Amino acid sequence: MDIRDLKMFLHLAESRHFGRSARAMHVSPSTLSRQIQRLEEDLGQPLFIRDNRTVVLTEAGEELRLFAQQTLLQYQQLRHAIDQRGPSLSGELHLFCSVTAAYSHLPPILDRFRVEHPSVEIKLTTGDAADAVEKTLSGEADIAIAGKPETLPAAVAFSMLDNLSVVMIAPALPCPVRSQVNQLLPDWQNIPFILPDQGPVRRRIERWFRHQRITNPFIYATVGGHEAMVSMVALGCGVALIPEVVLENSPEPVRNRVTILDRSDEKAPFELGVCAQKKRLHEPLIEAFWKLLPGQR
Ligand SMILES: CC(=O)[C@](C)(O)C(=O)O
Repeated sequence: MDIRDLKMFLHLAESRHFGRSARAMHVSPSTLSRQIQRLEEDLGQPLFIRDNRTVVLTEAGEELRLFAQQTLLQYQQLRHAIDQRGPSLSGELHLFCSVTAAYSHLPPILDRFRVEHPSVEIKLTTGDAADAVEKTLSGEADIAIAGKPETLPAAVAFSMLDNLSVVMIAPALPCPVRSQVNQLLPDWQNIPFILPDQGPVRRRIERWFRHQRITNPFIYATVGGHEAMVSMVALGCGVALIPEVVLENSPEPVRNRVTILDRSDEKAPFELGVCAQKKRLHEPLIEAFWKLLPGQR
């Protein structure tokens, strides 16, 4: 049984006249009659009592009439709702985020987007989280996941996803750095630090140095990407300030070699969010993505 069968049946149930309904539905009376017979076979009950002049609905016929009315109405409503949504979106959407964010925050957003816009091709690039805002400004990415910089460029829109805690990590296994930080009053001036080469976490560790009056920190290395900082701490190279989510999503063998020193101080949480150029927010693909963000619904 299909929608057209139901329409024919309903017309006949209302007109009670094979010839008239056949004409209205643009079929021959014999085709209409055959379709009705098929419905009757499907249901195992006669739907109409026919005599030469009149067509009368049976009880089963009355029930099918109600069903047909409701079903056709629902179908019309569905078509209307789909029409309202307009033509489906297609094309490419370029996303940028860190490996960590691709594990921790991107999946639920992307799942939602894919359900609503299955024809859009997602082009994902991963890299240093600190590059995220710049990637949207340069147009290399349409959308990026970023830690909110202290001053957000005026051209960038930012939709908050999460408040991340930032933690100081040190090697967990016995090593010189471990012994240094284990002292009652660690000599921070001489403990090697691994720093992000740029970005909001870099700003935070610099602020922490100032508060601790560490004027000339011992910088072991500056690296791009918070994930690489965790690996270096795990190898005993030094200590580092990182978003805790990066540690949580590091491979277990790495995580086991790292310990969190403390969570206090001015290592205030920082905001993780999605950014895009403000002037591009009305572009169909970007707008569709933006609308699905937790902060926008
Ligand atoms: C800023 C960001 O994307 C993360 C998840 O915090 C990170 O990778 O550091």
